[in-house]
Amino acid sequence: MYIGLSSLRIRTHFVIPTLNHKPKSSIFSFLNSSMSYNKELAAAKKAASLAAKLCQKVQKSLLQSDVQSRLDKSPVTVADYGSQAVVSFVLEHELSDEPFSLVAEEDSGDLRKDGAQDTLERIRVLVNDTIASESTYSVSPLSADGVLAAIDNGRSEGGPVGRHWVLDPIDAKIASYQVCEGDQYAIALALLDKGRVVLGVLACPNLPLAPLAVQTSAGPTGCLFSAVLGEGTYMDSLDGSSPVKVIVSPIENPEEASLFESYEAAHSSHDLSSSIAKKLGVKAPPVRIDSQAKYGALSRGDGAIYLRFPNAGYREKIWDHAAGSIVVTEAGGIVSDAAGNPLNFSKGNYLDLYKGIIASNQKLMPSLLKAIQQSIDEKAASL
Ligand SMILES: Nc1ncnc2c1ncn2[C@@H]1O[C@H](COP(=O)(O)O)[C@@H](OP(=O)(O)O)[C@H]1O
Ligand SMILES: [Mg+2]
Repeated sequence: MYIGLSSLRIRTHFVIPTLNHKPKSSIFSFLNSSMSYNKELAAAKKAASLAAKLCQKVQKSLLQSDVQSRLDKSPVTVADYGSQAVVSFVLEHELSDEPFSLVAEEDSGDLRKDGAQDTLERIRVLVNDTIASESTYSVSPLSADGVLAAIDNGRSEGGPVGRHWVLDPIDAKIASYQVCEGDQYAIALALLDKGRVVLGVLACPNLPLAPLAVQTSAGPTGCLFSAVLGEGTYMDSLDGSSPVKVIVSPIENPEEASLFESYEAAHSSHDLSSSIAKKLGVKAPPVRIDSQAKYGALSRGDGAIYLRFPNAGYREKIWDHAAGSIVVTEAGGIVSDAAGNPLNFSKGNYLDLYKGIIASNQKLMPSLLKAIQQSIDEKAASL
């Protein structure tokens, strides 16, 4: 659900009134906490947008290439590394007066091996072209070592102390043949401060700007979701339109809900979510799309429920959920594990969870949790 621009104007042109007396502490601390991430938010949006530009360039060339080139998966790999290098470069450059710690999915190990020189050179050119396309940067092009170093900035362990950026340079993958239903990917960037996600940005190049339910195939795509703790969630177009505030679906009747789940059945049990949907009386078929674009779509009310139940033993990584979770919670939703426990991003690279990750609005959550536990119990009893 999109909200008019009036609230946005309040946000962007906000002026703190001259105060002759001490303000109520809750208001004052809110202003302090939200304003302290303005610089980081601008840097994160710039980083994710530029990385998305790099990914779109790779996707465009893949979709236009001959069949033989399409079978070659290396451009997709180039985009993953390139995206991470660009985000790392932009954050370090824009926030040069802050200590820099980045927890990210890729590392340069394979690129340093014999035979990887050509791939590294392609990444270097792609990264430099992308950085040069941003007119505010007048820096010398990165060397191959500079690119490797930018990628390896992402080796931080994160944790409960200090600030750490958390990056999935490409969540899911760029389509290499044609963009089909469900083919979504995201550049997902979040900031942890003392173990808590305080800011998140999700760039979703293939996600329609219009709600999924009304989108026609010809509609424009490319969404940039951003959220700061206490400030709400906004959606811009990746082409640079004005941001609009978004909120999660307000529906209270689960029968009217539609739910998001992974396109890949190997990533989340479609059987379990089908059992849950049946108990809730959900009528619509599940919407199956890749990546954290699901969180973005949920934050603007395209659907009302997100379900993710990986196989037992799979450990979820923080970069797969940090940005998406704040995008949803700042839009008024709840994100938790399958028992309703909040997600804890302060324990290094992994999340400790009961069964999986779920999200919905506040009204639907109690019946959702009940349906989940019943379905889990039934499944266990049938084994
Ligand atoms: N067996 C598995 N179970 C659950 N998630 C998995 C998985 N194997 C990979 N994934 C994760 O699922 C993410 C994609 O999410 P989704 O299913 O929502 O599209 C992948 O992100 P990457 O593509 O960044 O590695 C990966 O981290
Ligand atoms: Mg991922």
